[in-house]
Amino acid sequence: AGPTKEDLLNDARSGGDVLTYGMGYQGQRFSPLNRLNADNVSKLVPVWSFSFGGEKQRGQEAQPIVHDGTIYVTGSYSRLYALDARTGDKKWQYDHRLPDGIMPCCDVVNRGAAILGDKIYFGTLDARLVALNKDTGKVVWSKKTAEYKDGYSMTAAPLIVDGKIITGNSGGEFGIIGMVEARNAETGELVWQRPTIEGNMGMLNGKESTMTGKVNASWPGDMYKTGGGATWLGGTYDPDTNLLFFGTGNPAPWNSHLRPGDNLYTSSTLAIDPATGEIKWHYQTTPHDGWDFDGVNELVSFDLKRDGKVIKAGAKADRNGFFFVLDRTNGKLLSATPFVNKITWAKGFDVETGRPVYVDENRPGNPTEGGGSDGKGKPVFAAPAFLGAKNWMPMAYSPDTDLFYVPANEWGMDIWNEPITYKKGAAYLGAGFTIKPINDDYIGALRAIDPKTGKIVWEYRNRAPLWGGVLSTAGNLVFTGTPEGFLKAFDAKTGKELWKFQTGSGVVGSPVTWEMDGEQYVAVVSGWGGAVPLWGGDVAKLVKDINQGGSLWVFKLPKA
Ligand SMILES: O=C(O)c1cc(C(=O)O)c2c(n1)C(=O)C(=O)c1cc(C(=O)O)[nH]c1-2
Ligand SMILES: [Ca+2]
Repeated sequence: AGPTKEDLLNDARSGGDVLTYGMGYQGQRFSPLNRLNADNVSKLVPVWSFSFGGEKQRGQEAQPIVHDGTIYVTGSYSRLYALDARTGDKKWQYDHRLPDGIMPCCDVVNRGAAILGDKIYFGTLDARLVALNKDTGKVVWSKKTAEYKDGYSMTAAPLIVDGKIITGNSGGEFGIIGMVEARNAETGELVWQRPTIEGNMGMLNGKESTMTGKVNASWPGDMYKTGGGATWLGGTYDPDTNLLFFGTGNPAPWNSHLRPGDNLYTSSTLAIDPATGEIKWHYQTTPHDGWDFDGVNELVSFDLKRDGKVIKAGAKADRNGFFFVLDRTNGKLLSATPFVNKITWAKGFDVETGRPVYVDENRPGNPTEGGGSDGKGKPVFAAPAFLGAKNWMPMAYSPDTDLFYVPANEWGMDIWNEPITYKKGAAYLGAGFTIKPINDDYIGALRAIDPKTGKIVWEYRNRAPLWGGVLSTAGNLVFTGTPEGFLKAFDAKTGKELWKFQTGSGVVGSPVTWEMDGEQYVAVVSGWGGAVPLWGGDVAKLVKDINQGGSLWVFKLPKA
């Protein structure tokens, strides 16, 4: 027997396993364990390491799942490994057979698996959702969720709530339609579909969707038919409000002059009823996005203690450079504060209306008005860069320190618009860009943010951009990885670096911790890749010498 629905609900509090992406439904990535702590972490040593093998291994963004002495971890190229957590011995390996024409925009990546009962699940780069028997690795069911030839893929870890497996999709750079889907976890049968683009609420890809909804009030003409808004990072769940929170990606194409309007529900957070797929509220972080600021970043539920009250809040460190705190019962904006030093596109947010105060002249120009070379629009320097003040890599929250730990990057870009028309299965951007560092000495910055004030309490600066997830623990520790190859531990209160270990390739995975046989373990995947080496412009040159690959590292304290 495997984990039950109740075990999943209890994941944030149970130290003996890691059953959900986010180390708990709310996505806090906080472990209650403190056997390993700020006083003894300097003695942490590796126990074993496991190679993912294969020539296509790179971009290891997975978070491991740990259950009953077994680690389930996904490899970038749609693979899933089951390993003995004590020894590293391989129990089984599933290699999904991928067709030649897969179309991930930003490297071959996979962020992790989901578990319930006797099955382990993951999404694949050809947009399938696969359920395997957790003990044998044999396929129980495998469902096509969308047509990979049209630009659809799947990179996020699935979320399982009340027996339904809930997934997002990828493909915003190819003019797909963003979607959240719920399936019966036992059989794989579709329960509901929630398109994210107004105008598609009744139909999807020519077929009747199970949803009805608004017409396209916020899109011109039929631009909504190829509007993007991919839910490519998956979602979190808050049992207190019984809401799913899914971020939605950039509108397609990037050239915003082709689609006047707010372009709902792109670059937003959606609160969704897990039973029906109904949107309960939405909050758009970048209305009429013209920079690929996307909006998929995770909403992490937490108790905001302010003015003697406890508010059911949610926080989102958005790619657009602002740290948002929302009332998670209704989506109302409580605060939006910058968490990077340079933001050019908006002066700030109006807390009453919830809308940004744009700096109009910093939006890249309309090609029909000229200003650039060869029919291009006027170029601008914009910050953050499109790879974001924070990209996919998840932050952590500690209820002990009441701080968020945000992996941020300081960079900008030259960006200009170009004419574009939609072609099925082709890139649909209508923009060109070059990313540039802003500072000479660092791009990455792990920042501890006080959600009451938005103030940065401490920061750790890193030469290369940070691209890995964060873990916080009751041992007053914060862990994250670096492209330079290190897994590092910091004092959660002060930011003092307490420990590091060189893993042999860049760390862009999300660390986890659990207890087994009375000892506390830490695990992280290593294997450089993701969007930075592909799209990083001048920054990609800085990191071009890092070797790729894929391996899982497991650590613990030596026996006393
Ligand atoms: O709009 C989309 O569908 C989509 C998907 C993905 C993805 O699935 O990895 C990324 C992005 N956009 C994106 O804009 C981006 O910067 C990005 C970085 C990464 C990565 O794994 O390093 N994926 C993605
Ligand atoms: Ca995107």
